[in-house]
Amino acid sequence: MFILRLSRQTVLSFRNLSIGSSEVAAPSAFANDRWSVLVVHPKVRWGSGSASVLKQADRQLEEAVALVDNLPNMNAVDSLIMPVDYNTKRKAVWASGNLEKLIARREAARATALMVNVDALSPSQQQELYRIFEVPIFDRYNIVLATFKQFAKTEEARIQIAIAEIPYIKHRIHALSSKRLHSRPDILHIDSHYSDIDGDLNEILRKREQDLRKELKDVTRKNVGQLGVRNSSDAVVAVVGYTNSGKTSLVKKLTGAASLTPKDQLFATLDTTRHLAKLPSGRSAVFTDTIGFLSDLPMHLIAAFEATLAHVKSADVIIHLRDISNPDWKAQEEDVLATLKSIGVTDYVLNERIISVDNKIDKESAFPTSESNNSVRISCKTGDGMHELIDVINDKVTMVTKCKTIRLRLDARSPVIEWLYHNELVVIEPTIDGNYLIFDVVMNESEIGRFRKKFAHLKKKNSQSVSL
Ligand SMILES: Nc1nc2c(ncn2[C@@H]2O[C@H](COP(=O)(O)OP(=O)(O)OP(=O)(O)O)[C@@H](O)[C@H]2O)c(=O)[nH]1
Ligand SMILES: [Mg+2]
Repeated sequence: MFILRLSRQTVLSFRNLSIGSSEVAAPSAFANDRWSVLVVHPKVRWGSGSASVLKQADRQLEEAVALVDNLPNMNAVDSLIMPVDYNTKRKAVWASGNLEKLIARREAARATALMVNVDALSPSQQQELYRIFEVPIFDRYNIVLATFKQFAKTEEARIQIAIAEIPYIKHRIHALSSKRLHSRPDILHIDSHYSDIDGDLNEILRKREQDLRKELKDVTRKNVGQLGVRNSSDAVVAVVGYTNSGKTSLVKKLTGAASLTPKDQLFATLDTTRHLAKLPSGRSAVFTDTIGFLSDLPMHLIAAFEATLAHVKSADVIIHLRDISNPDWKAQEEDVLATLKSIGVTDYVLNERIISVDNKIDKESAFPTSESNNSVRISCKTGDGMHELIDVINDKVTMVTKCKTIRLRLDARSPVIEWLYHNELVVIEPTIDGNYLIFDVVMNESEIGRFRKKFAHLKKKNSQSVSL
């Protein structure tokens, strides 16, 4: 069982707390087992059983199947929507009649595992469903965590995944050790060796989390030094959106980054990458491509990606990309905004610094303009709307970074000229006016401040020009 093996590795590493992060969550650890999965979406007949009640059940089922098929060692052999009365919290999720139908369906499909499409099953639900179906039971948390483990490439992402797993292990170990549950650890996807460990497990897990957080801090610090960001005064434009909305495609289109490969796959991107582009104003901006969001996930899973998402909080501008061809774009938008809030993006930023962009307008299923007002409509595939988007980004960046165009009338020997070139502020070559050169430069607040301080002695002709 793949989660079991990974957890064993994690738990074994508890004995040696100095274990390196490279040993955490190695993706190959679960590559050997293959699962034929019956995917079931419990549709709540009435009341709110799901965080995203807006979503259509068939779309939710489709997404769950895609999540399962995304994993190389899993194959969704059958899928169905099975209604539940009022919520998904009852011990076996469904009442007996529906359970019988599900057992028959599992047998007919020869499924070797069941995926219940809820954010997280409780330990007692997982145990009860195992007792009934006699196959491993997965929830969205299990599948997404396995996906993260499979596709994470960098140390930063791997450490964050290891941190994300700790509350899950803690919760389950607690349920087992408090004897509330007479279950086998492997049924709950935690390692059966946990009981071999001497000492207070909570304490060991706490220490482990502390060590991982420290490691993460070091790795993050090291990465910040290697970002390839040209200049700290470059504006940061974070591209966020639901998984598979086209974030990587957009960053590639805007920056021409050859290293980016868009994929028709959920969570293709797990690590943040940064790419530089020049805006029409001549200012450079760093576009960041980052992990996509997904609905109905235990919050700590995304929260664990805090280091990866930290740049979003401090970004000058956020592009919220929506896949407008997806019938659930509205619900996905709400999920993304809720996640942004939960990682600490303020209402001010959400109101003032966000650009809503509708992608995939080339697709037949794209919703018309009237349904998604106040947004820029584009297609990363055909390039439609890209010029308009670049202008909108340009204006927003100029506004947020308080950039101003300043006309400078300078003698050819003026020391200002060297300073302008040194700071890469000359985008358009100067024009000549008699003995003077006329520069139109765009400077942000801090550059204007530095300029004023350095050249305070220059004779000022008027507020927007100096001459020497
Ligand atoms: N038809 C069409 N397909 C698009 C468009 N933009 C992106 N795609 C496709 O959508 C899929 C996902 O694109 P990505 O750019 O990888 O999406 P993402 O948001 O980075 O996805 P994750 O990193 O997995 O969250 C790929 O198959 C793209 O080729 C578009 O405008 N039109
Ligand atoms: Mg991506």
